Amino acid sequence: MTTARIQEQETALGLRQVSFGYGAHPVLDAVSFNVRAGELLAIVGPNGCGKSTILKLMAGLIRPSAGEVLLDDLPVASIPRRKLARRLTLLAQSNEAPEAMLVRDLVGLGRFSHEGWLRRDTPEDRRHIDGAMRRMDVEALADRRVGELSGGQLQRCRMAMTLAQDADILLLDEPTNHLDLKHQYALLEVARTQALAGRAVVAVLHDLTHASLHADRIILMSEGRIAAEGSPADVLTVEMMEAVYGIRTVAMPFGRAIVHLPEGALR
Ligand SMILES: Nc1ncnc2c1ncn2[C@@H]1O[C@H](COP(=O)(O)OP(=O)(O)OP(=O)(O)O)[C@@H](O)[C@H]1O
Repeated sequence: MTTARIQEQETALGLRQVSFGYGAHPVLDAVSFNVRAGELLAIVGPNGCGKSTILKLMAGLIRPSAGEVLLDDLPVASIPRRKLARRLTLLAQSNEAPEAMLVRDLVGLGRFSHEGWLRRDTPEDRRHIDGAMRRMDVEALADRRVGELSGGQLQRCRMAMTLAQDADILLLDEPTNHLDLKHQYALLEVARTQALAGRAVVAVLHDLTHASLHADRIILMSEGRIAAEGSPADVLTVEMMEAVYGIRTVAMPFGRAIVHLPEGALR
């Protein structure tokens, strides 16, 4: 995939008035937004406000009970899985990889949508797999088994699998989970680079400092609705922290970063 190709397509994945509930339990209420090629959009908000549910809807894994999730004007859930996998990839929170699988094979799963039934590992596949492993610093783990990895090592391998897919749109659910400081920033830099290369990146993040540093735009969710949307400076205000998280904070800007500390933490 080239940047030119993405920009020509002006990738647009969007929710239009989407509502969703698990059984009788309503989770999302008339949520609308778009993500565009070339931007990193962060979705933040308290536990249980519906962030992961939004990513599952965007990935076509679940269908809205009202409204539509559209990829280039088509309902995403109606697009055949293999075709959809060339357009978007989801790094989910949970890991379903078999414990006995080798890391290299796990990363290679990202190439599934590009393979015909009767071929494996073309030079193009190998280029993407090797590049993804290099970017996530997991080359040395290639021959280890999934079940032998630490939480952070596994998360980096799963992100490598996501990158190997070479999709236009990356949906990342708490991608920095389990990662140490160095690898948190390295992963977010990779996500940023993906956006700069013309991909659309949506990341659910809990760390608001990360969101302020890396996101072009932030959606702040509260109880299944969008409470605020805009630039980090517009969204991550003291007033919003109190209204949405129920915590009074002091905000400290450091360059692009906005750090919120609980009021009283500096006493
Ligand atoms: N499979 C499911 N069946 C029933 N309820 C679910 C299911 N998955 C999530 N929920 C509920 O839907 C709501 C939203 O969940 P979701 O995982 O989208 O929240 P979230 O904002 O990603 O939370 P967190 O920050 O804790 O990861 C929660 O109340 C949760 O308990």
